Amino acid sequence: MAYLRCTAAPILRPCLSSSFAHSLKPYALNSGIRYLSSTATLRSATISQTHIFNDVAPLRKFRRELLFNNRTVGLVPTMGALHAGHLSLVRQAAAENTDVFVTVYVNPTQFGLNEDLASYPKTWEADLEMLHQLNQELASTGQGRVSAVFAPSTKVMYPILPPDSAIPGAGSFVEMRPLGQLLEGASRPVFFRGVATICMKLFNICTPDRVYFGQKDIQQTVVIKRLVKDFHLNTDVRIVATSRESDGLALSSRNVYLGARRRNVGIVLNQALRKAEAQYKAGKRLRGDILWPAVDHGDKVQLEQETMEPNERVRFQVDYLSLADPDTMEEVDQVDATKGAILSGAVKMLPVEEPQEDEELGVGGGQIPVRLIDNLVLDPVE
Ligand SMILES: Nc1ncnc2c1ncn2[C@@H]1O[C@H](COP(=O)(O)OP(=O)(O)OP(=O)(O)O)[C@@H](O)[C@H]1O
Ligand SMILES: CC(C)(CO)[C@@H](O)C(=O)[O-]
Ligand code: BAL
Repeated sequence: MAYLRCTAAPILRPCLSSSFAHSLKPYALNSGIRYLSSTATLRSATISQTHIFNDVAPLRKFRRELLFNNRTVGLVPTMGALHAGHLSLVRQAAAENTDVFVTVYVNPTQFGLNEDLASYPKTWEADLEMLHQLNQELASTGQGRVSAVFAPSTKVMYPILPPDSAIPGAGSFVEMRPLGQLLEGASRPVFFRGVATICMKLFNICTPDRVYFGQKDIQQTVVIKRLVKDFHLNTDVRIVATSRESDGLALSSRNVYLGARRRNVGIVLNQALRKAEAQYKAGKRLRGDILWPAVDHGDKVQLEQETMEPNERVRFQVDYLSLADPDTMEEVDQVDATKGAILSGAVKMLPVEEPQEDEELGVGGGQIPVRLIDNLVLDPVE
């Protein structure tokens, strides 16, 4: 019965063989969600449920069974704290694959020693609920669905040496130079080493047909494409458009720390990038011509804030505004219109001064600095 319904097209769902056996922890959290580890055995598994894996071996077994049944896997790596941006990745993965694997792991090696690893938001129960709801929506569309969530421990992901975030850190790492040292990599020196390393591990474990990454983290997408190409990884990299609030702010897990005051001013980055994009659309190709209105807008907003009282103003620092080659992320003096370019930037929203009574300050009381990134792709036009 099970084999009858197997197909490579992302339409039919319950098709694991009845001989399929893997392990199950003795409890389930949400309806439709099962925990799988290496202790007990689950027989006659169907994938009408989302299986939660913490270990590599049972996940590999599950993946192998899918392969034998000609099913395709789309992998969506995340650090949890899911929002609509993540769900757009899952939706695209479900439209293009029979099965979607979502990984939830806050990877320590991509955080520098002074970065926000400890305070990174964790919303595990809500994440599972969002995936469960999404699966219900997907069921009515006949597309693929989330059949596995992989939420490993750090010991599982770093089995030999504990993760080391120091720049000369001990461990096994994948690095792209100079790509990983530019822009985000200049501000976060171990970031792309950590990302490339953890993605290499996740790709090896899940052997996905396709991997899904958000355009919001555009340099990360360039790093992943380089990883796949340089190491001959057998997967297709798919990039999903940035999901935004109605005013243009890119959705991000870290936005929960902003609070209303910083949230309203945080749109400055997107506004600045749009001004630069307008120059390109108006036919400008020189770096200075494209970037100056963006720099000017940042300066004006900063000045405006400085004239305000400390209990109302927002302090922020522009880390960079970049006009870069789409393949290398190297800065360009002039856009080659046959190739296009990437406009990107980062701002650091500093802690709120003198909070007002009843002010909505976000998680952390407005005291956690928030780094916002954004980008716009300048498409080739000639
Ligand atoms: N607004 C968004 N639109 C599309 N994809 C997104 C968006 N935000 C995140 N993603 C993508 O989701 C994947 C997982 O990202 P991650 O879990 O780090 O979330 P995040 O919102 O980027 O969090 P943060 O920026 O605070 O680390 C990445 O591929 C990322 O690019
Ligand atoms: C790709 C990723 C899950 C690796 O930890 C992370 O960098 C992210 O969430 O973008
Ligand atoms: N979204 C990229 C992961 C990070 O900022 O650490």
